[in-house]
Amino acid sequence: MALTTELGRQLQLREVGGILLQAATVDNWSEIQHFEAKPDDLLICTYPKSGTTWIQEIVDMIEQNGDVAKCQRAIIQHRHPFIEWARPPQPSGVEKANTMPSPRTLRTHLPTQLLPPSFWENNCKFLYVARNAKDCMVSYYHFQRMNQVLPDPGTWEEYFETFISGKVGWGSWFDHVKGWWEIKDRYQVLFLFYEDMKRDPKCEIQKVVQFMGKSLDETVLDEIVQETSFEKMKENPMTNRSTVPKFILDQSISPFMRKGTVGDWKNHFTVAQNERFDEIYRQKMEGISINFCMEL
Ligand SMILES: Nc1ncnc2c1ncn2[C@@H]1O[C@H](COP(=O)(O)O)[C@@H](OP(=O)(O)O)[C@H]1O
Ligand SMILES: CCc1ccc(OS(=O)(=O)O)cc1
Repeated sequence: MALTTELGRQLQLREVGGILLQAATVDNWSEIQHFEAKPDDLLICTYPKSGTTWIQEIVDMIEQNGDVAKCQRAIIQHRHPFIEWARPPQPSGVEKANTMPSPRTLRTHLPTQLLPPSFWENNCKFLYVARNAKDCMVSYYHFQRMNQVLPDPGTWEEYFETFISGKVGWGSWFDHVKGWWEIKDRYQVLFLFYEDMKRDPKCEIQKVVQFMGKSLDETVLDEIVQETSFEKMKENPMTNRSTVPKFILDQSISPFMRKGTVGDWKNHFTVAQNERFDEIYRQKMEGISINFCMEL
C-alpha cells in the first residue's frame, strides 16, 4: 500500500512551461536541464504512444548487428536511459545515462523547448517517430486506462477533450510534432512516421541503419524486420512490459502491445468527433506540410 501510494504520488502530473510532466520529473528538473549530452549521443524522440518501444527495439537490433540474443540482455525500458524519467529511490534517467559508456542511445518524450540545451550544443543525432494524432489519442487513452499510477482517463468523450486541450503527459500532440518538424532541417534529425514503418518496415529500417552510420547485410535487415514485427514484440517478455507488476500496468484491462495498427481511431471516433478533430487539426497545424497517413 505504501509503495503504491508513493508511486501514485510520483506519477501525478505537474506543469513545467505549461507542459504536464510526471511530478518526480518536475522535482528533478534542474538535473535534467543540466544533463551533459555528448556529440556521439543518439536520442530517440517521440510523443507518447507513437511507437517508442518499436523504434527502440529496431535501434538496438541495428546496434547489435541483428543479434537477437544480445537484445534479450535486458528489458527494453532498461536499455536506453529515459532522460527525464525519475522514480526515486531508483536511479534517474540522467544518472543512468551518466554511467553508460559511449556511444549512447537515449530516449525522451520531451518537446523541443524543454530538451536539455546540451543536445543542441553538441549537435547530437535525433531520431523522431511521429504517429497520426487520432491513433495516438486512442492508444494513449487505453494506456491511461491500464496504467494504474496515471490519472484515470474518464470516458472516451472526456478523454477526447483532455487530449485535444493538451492536458496529458508531455503536453499537446500538435505542439510536439510541430516543434520537432520545424527544427528538423537545422539539426541532424531523421523524422520517421509510424505509418511508414507499418507499410514498409524494411525501407524505414534501412533509413535508420544509414542514419546510424552502419551498413548491414540484406539477411540481417530481413531478420530485424521479422524480430521487430508487432506479433514478435507482443510475445517477447523483453519488449511487452509483462515484467511490470499489475499494480502499475494492468494488462488485463488493455495490453501494452494492444493492436499495433493504423486506423484504429475509426473504431473510436464518432462522426461528430472526427469532423471537430479535423477542424482543430487544420487550425493548429496550419502552415505545416506534414501529410499523415490515416489508414493503410
Ligand atoms: N512492433 C510494433 N509494431 C507496431 N506497433 C507497435 C509495435 N510495438 C509497439 N507498438 C504499438 O505502439 C504503441 C505504443 O507506443 P509507445 O511504445 O510509444 O508507448 C501501441 O499502439 P496501440 O495502442 O495502438 O496498439 C503498441 O501496440
Ligand atoms: C504521463 C503518461 C506517461 C506516458 C508514457 C510513459 O512512459 S512510457 O513511454 O510508456 O515508457 C509514462 C507515463
